[in-house]
Amino acid sequence: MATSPVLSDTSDIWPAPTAAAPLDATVIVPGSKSLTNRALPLAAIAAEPTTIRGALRSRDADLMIGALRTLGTEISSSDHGATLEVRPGPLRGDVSIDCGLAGTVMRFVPPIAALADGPVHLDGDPGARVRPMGPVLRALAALGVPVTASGRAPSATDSTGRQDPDTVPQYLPVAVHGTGGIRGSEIDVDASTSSQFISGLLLAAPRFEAGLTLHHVGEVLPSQPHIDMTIAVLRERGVEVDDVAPGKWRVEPGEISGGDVLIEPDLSNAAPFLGAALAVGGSVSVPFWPSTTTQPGGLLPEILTRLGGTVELSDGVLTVHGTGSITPVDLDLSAAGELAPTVAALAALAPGESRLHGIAHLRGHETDRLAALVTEITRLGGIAEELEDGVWIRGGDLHGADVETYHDHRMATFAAMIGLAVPGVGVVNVGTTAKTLPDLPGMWHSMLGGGTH
Ligand SMILES: O=C(O)C1=C[C@@H](OP(=O)(O)O)[C@@H](O)[C@H](O)C1
Ligand SMILES: C=C(OP(=O)(O)O)C(=O)O
Repeated sequence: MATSPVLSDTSDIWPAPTAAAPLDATVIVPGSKSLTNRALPLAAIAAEPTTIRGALRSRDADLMIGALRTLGTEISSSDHGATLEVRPGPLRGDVSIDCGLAGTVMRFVPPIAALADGPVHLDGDPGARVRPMGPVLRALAALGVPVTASGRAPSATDSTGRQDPDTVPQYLPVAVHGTGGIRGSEIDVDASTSSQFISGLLLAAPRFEAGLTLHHVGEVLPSQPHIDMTIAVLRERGVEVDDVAPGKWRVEPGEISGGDVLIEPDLSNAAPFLGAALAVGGSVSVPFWPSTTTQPGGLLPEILTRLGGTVELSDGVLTVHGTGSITPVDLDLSAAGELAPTVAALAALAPGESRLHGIAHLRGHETDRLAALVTEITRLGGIAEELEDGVWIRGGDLHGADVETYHDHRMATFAAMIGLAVPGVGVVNVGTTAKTLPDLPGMWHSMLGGGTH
């Protein structure tokens, strides 16, 4: 859906600090959004209580907690919010859920809500109302759970009792009309615009009476690591998942176990800090780096090396060294679209041409990120063009400007990174970073002051 971007209040500008010297910092990064927002819904439909440690507490995580509480899950927190005790309860309908701008809430909660007895209304920020939802909603309708535009009652069904797919809404706000259970079956889903459609359905599938067989039918499938993450967390909770055939998954019905879950640090949120070492030189370290991970940030050592950094992992601490000189890149980021704004900031600072591709689906992120990157790089004095599936950037020679962030946390960190090397960069609505990081400005200043935040 081509729409105008949702703009911010331009009177709210954070002057991005410029680095006066090479960096020498250690940054402790809060828990992973993607792992926290998978652990929570799985715990809500588990057979027993779960304790989640190291959880992220940010807007997206709090929206997930709010959604699950509304559906009847008891969630208490301690340790400044980082430890969550989740007690599953019967899923109740006749409720309304705020998804904010969180893709994980918009796409993971409807399949859980479909297990409730009664309609669940879902809506979100203005920017959420243009993010693609059709594939996951059509899948629910095909599974026998009608989905309507909010405020409408379910109507015509076909001879099999299923809703006509053409009547299923494509965007929020919607109502999911569960009747207390799903039989489950075999369905096709086009996940070319977001892997989250697959993840959301797989997460709820152990609770479908017959489980679920899912085929991806689109031409491209972005964010494979996030699908692998979904399979990994399901298996960790005792669910049987078959992912042997590419683009096809089978989840067996069964109980989801509870117990203890430890969340890894958010490696995508580590990216702007690690990238800062390349932007201005020096070193940045992130402790508690997992030795193996399904997070797309696991690709950062390779990506930052391609961009001219030196990366070492020692005793669980990842350190990136930079010289302040960045190498332009040609990168397929289809597996790690989340990292694209960080890589684009470095490409905009690199003298020469870079091409980031495999990321057409970024048009459906918090904002149309391809358009946003081109507009903001141009505003900063660089040259950028939108490609069919990415962006082309000729970097170097930027000047200061107030950067619009379109309610997109990663556009805000993109601007902050440029500001490290280019004086006079203002970040409009830096508060939008609270989507996944509670205190980006504090962490950023602390990185520049050296030491540990
Ligand atoms: O499953 C997840 O936790 C995510 C999947 C990806 O979505 P897309 O496949 O829509 O890019 C990623 O960009 C998003 O930030 C988080
Ligand atoms: C695309 C992102 O988020 P969401 O989970 O809202 O899709 C992101 O964090 O880069």
